[in-house]
Amino acid sequence: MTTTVVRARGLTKRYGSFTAIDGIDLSLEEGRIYGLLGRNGAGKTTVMQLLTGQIFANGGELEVFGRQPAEHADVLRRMCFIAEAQRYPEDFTPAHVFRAAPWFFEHWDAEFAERLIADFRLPVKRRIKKLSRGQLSAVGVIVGLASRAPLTFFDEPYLGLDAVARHIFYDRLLEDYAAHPRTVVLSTHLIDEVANLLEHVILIDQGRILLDRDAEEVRGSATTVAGARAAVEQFVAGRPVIGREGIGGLASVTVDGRLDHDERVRAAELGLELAPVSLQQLIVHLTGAELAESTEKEVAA
Ligand SMILES: Nc1ncnc2c1ncn2[C@@H]1O[C@H](COP(=O)(O)OP(=O)(O)OP(=O)(O)O)[C@@H](O)[C@H]1O
Repeated sequence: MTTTVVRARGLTKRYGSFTAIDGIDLSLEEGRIYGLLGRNGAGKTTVMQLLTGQIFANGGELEVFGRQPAEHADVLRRMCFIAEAQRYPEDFTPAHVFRAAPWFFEHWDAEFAERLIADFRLPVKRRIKKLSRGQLSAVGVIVGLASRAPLTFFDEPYLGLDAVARHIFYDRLLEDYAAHPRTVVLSTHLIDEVANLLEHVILIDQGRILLDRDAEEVRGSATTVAGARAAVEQFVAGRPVIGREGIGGLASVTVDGRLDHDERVRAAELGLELAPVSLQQLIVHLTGAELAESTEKEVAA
């Protein structure tokens, strides 16, 4: 049986007359990795700030581990929030941060932190204000991973991290999550990079939830058909198209909905390749219809 860690009903956050979060319902289960996705200004950070008790809602109900987060220290202790631009006390070094971490996180694993420090090649004795942008992000990522908090939020944690470091983060997260299951919420714009990590996708747009679904279901919800342009066009004719790409005589078109056995056989006969939709493509389609259409027109032109 799954345990619900976060339960929000009609959660609303307003800034003056602007509604940043517009009455959302949300449930997060124990032991899952969630992707919190959406365009700039969609409301991802605001949702995480609400769930971690950093800001107060104007309306709705919220329970985290069965209680209101802001009023219960024991609930706050079970959460870790790594912000995009995490701030640390002036003159702190990473070594100070890691030494202080066990005070805040009861499951802190110092050995794991040491391994991560080596993986990220982090100079732990250098003052934080002297660290490069990527090294600063590494400090947050290490805290987020080694905290082993039952509910961990990573809000765009990797500004400045290079591709190698980002893949170290994904690898270590998956490895450690398998050994120590917990609930992880990851907000990112690098959707294709994290797509295989996510078990559940929550897509937010203009303060509302557009999609809240198991990642496997999302992947199966649309298909990309690739091959010779004429054959692709023949195959997709009359189907709802989500996105188009292509160059010269080759085309790759994503169609909504599942293909049945006969349709798959027909695609094979036409020499076409079928692949599950990329999460990024689906999200661009759901949150940027105008962009998708203009891309479609450009490609078609
Ligand atoms: N303190 C504030 N006062 C006024 N408006 C705010 C405040 N904080 C956030 N907002 C607005 O609320 C909306 C949601 O912001 P939020 O930071 O949650 O977006 P986001 O999805 O995290 O975006 P990004 O991907 O760009 O980080 C934005 O339009 C933002 O301008």
